[in-house]
Amino acid sequence: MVKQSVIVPEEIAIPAAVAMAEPPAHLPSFPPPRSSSLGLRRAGYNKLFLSQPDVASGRPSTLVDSMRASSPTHPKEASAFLSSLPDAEYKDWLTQHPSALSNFDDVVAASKGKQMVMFLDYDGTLAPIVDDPDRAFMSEQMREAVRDVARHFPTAIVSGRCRNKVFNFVRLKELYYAGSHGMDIKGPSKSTKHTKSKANPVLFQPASEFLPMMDEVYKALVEKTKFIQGSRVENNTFTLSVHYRCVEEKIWNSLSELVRSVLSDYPELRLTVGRKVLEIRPSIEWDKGKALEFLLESIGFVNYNNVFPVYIGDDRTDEDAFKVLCERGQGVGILVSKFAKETNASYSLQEPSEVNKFLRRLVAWKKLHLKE
Ligand SMILES: O=P(O)(O)OC[C@H]1O[C@H](O[C@H]2O[C@H](CO)[C@@H](O)[C@H](O)[C@H]2O)[C@H](O)[C@@H](O)[C@@H]1O
Repeated sequence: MVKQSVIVPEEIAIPAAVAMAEPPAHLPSFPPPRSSSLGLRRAGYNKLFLSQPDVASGRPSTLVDSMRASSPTHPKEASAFLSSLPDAEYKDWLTQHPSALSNFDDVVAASKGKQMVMFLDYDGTLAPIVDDPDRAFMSEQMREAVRDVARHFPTAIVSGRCRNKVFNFVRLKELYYAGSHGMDIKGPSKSTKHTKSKANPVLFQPASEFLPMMDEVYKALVEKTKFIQGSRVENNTFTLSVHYRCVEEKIWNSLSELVRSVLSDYPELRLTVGRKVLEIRPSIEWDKGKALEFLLESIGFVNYNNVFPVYIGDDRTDEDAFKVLCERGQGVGILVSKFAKETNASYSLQEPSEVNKFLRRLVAWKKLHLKE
């Protein structure tokens, strides 16, 4: 019997919104005010994101529905389930999660007197979503922007990828890396003025006891799904990803059944739905939000009042970090999305090219203030 296996359609399925933290008294308009329902809780839409199907309950249609609903990366793809969302609703969403570029001055004004710390998701944030996960390269221009940002602010990459893999994409030694959705954290191997290089940089792996199990499940998934054309199992060390971006929709149900059958032997694992990916991870109390808090402490910010974390991410798992920022009433969460989604982020950017612009603007702003 599976104890805790939660499926959440990533693009639309943020669980019932958490209460937003009160804005600081001295900054009444920051973060932008928003309602929790966001006008998205309508018939079919609501049904999908409020249902939290359990793998153990044997409801294959719900899992495959979640898979269908996840990640409309192309307007054509999106139109199927967004057809019920009038433009006005998206515009309304934008008023509640305005562009971090158009509102750049508000974002930086809120950080006044505090040390900004940057947290960046990888796929869909620094690199565009592509069919082949091994070819999700970030542009040289983006690498430059992240390198510049890290010169001015402590900077961490927080990714669902395994740490080594995301490092091989980013290739910047001066950053902190939190791989496997925060379950594998390592400090920088190169020093900057913000990050002292240490002989033994911080290394934290709260799910290390699950390694043999993850390896076993990886092999079982590869074996079980080998006849599903286009599917692919990615070993992210402490987490696993079963990709279905290149699987014909008519066999998504078969794929989900196979994954379900493997996981039924592992009650200690849980399953979520990301952007055309089923993600499997240990059911421990650790996520990108916990990783953010751990990193803030590691970097030396135990004191809440002098730090301003900025977290930019596009995925369902990034919501855990946005939620932490909301609950702490601190910093700012920025969701990368072209579509209306229920989110705990305050601001939005449409795609990685806008993330690039935002990062460059931040560096320019910092340089200007250094001269003042
Ligand atoms: O936390 P992230 O850095 O955003 O990682 C989440 C997952 O990202 C990758 O998958 C996604 O990007 C792929 C490449 O663009 C795309 O093909 C796939 O459909 C997306 O789901 C990564 O491959 C996964 O392992 C991560 O869990």
